[in-house]
Amino acid sequence: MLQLQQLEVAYDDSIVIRDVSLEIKQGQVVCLMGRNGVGKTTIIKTIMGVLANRKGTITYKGEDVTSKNPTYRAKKGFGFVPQGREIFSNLTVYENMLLGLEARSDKKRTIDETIYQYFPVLKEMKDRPGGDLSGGQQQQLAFARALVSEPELLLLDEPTEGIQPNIVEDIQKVIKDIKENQKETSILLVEQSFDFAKSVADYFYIVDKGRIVYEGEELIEEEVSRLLSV
Ligand SMILES: Nc1ncnc2c1ncn2[C@@H]1O[C@H](COP(=O)(O)OP(=O)(O)OP(=O)(O)O)[C@@H](O)[C@H]1O
Repeated sequence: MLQLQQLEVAYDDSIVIRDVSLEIKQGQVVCLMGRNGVGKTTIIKTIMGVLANRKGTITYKGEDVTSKNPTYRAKKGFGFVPQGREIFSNLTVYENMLLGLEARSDKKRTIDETIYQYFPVLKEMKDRPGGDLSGGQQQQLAFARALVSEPELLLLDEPTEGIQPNIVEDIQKVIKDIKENQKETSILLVEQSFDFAKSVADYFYIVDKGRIVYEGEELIEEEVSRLLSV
């Protein structure tokens, strides 16, 4: 459903992504791994349209979306959970979630109960400012905000980074539930944890210095350590 072909992305004159080709099939959970600073966030932001690529194409369900902006992509079914969460701290938890509805192409303006079943703490803290939430709770809110638009392609940038183990488990359960019960939804996950990646993903890409250096259905720990070691 999503294909990147020979993507090149630069910040001013500095090229950070070179010749990256990648595919995500419908219903697949694809994991993008790599050391800090190798370009994973740049790839995910380019898929979302937040950054523009210099070369290459992005095709979504057969449509060339390379030159389309993030709003267009969101309306087509892209949902993004950015690294650092980007929660509006002065808006309530509920208002933050409502923002996710803006991406819907239909007129639905209510939050499904499923979201609260996934993340009960968001119901308890519905009327509190987003800024009152802990890091882990903000991560759940960012995830919920993306889910309310019922995305068909969910882009998750390090959703487990720096959060406590029980919330990591909750996030793992949600990803597994989506995989089992929403078979039309595909997920691209940027992840550093070998165990987490292996527990949820069907296909793996490892990035190094802006290039794909490994891809496959298997993730072998020794190979990962070799490619990810400094
Ligand atoms: N806004 C920016 N301007 C200039 N260079 C940038 C910018 N953002 C990232 N870079 C550089 O691009 C390269 C890739 O960064 P990117 O954030 O995509 O890596 P990453 O693999 O996601 O790392 P991390 O795991 O630390 O988030 C790095 O060398 C980084 O310093």
